Amino acid sequence: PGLGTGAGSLPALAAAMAGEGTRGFLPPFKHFATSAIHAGQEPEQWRSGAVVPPISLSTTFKQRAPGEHAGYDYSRSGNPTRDCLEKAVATLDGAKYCLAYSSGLGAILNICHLLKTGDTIICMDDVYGGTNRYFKRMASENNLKVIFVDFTKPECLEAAITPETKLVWLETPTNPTLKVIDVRACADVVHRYPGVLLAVDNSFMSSYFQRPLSLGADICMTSATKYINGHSDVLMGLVSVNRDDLYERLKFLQYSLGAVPSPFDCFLCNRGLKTLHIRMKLHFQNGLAVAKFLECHPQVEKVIYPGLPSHPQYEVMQKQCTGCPGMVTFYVKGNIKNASAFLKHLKVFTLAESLGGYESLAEHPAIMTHASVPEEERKALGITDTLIRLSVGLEDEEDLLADLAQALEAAVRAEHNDPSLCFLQFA
Ligand SMILES: Cc1ncc(COP(=O)(O)O)c(C=O)c1O
Ligand SMILES: N[C@@H](CCSC[C@H](N)C(=O)O)C(=O)O
Repeated sequence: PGLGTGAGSLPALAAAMAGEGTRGFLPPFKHFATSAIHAGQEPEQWRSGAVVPPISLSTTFKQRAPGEHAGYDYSRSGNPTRDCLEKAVATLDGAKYCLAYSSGLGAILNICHLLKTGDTIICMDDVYGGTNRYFKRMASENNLKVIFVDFTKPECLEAAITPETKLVWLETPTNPTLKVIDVRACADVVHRYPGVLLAVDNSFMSSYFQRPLSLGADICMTSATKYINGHSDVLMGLVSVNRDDLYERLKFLQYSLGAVPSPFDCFLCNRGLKTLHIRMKLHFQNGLAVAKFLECHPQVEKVIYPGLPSHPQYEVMQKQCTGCPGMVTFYVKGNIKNASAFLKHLKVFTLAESLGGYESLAEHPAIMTHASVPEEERKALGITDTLIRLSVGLEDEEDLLADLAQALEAAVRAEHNDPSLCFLQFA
């Protein structure tokens, strides 16, 4: 009982996908929005015909005889609400399988459990601070070797591969400096070495703008805490794969390590998915408007936005993505005082970590999200005192631009040592 027999198990899914199940699977839809709304949500799978998948809170399920049950035995190995979400996300990622975890980092932890002592991970040098921290401080302590390389040049990735390499990890665009990595080029390199897996963290793009599996990645990992859920009220991670062997191993780990999301969080995230396509379009529109505005502003040193032709990997981004999210990074002119003044004076943007929600957020990576990256590395990556990261939300464009304009004015005043700016909690 349990793993291998539950509704989410490989045989059950394979049977369902082949149309043999009784759970009313529909074929994949032609267009994203239809899939986001209907995939995995078929009312026929519930005795009640519920149109909205119910929150199934029971942790345990009645068995007719020992080992004989209706597809579920214990909620850690499979849960009806989680199943709906996993099926929907698998469809959106263009994957055969998806597994959900209690956080993005929980998903990363599970993926690392595919490796064994002595194996090496090659990681893109610019990644989310918590990923850097996990690889450097936790995975390394568990006898995995982790090296950091700049994948904007795929030849540097190839040069770093050794017989011990088992996992290549990248984010694109990277957090926080928004470098765009050519996933297809990296996949071509990685797949010249049998036994090496390419994992792509797709948290910034979501499956609406980028599908790493179709670009050659073996694993697509997403922090659903961000755009996928989109409402800043759920912490969750997702992993999508096509390979049966990988799915079986990951499903076993999901069950054995136990970092699964609650049914309520699955319900919320599944609900968030229904508007992903609408949200992403507006994040793109507002993000681009903000990036263009900042690019022309005299108090701004430099803007990094993959949707602007000035971005160094603009062509890669156009080739592999269908749009750009609301993540805009920029350097404000001056020093930490100016950056702090800007952040402190924002009114529509909230000074907070995280991203991808409907509300606009601003943060200071060196002090907040990437504080755990050693200072020397931060400097080398360009995560300086004047770097600011925005997650542009879904508010009205005019209000967003007006807010940025007035906060940048405050940043200029800081240069002139305005005595009202005595807030140097960041310095
Ligand atoms: C790109 C990226 N990957 C992974 C994570 C980890 O996700 P979570 O916070 O859901 O654990 C984050 C943020 O936390 C992130 O920004
Ligand atoms: N990925 C998010 C998470 C914010 S950082 C959270 C915490 N302080 C940590 O260090 O893990 C983001 O990039 O905003």
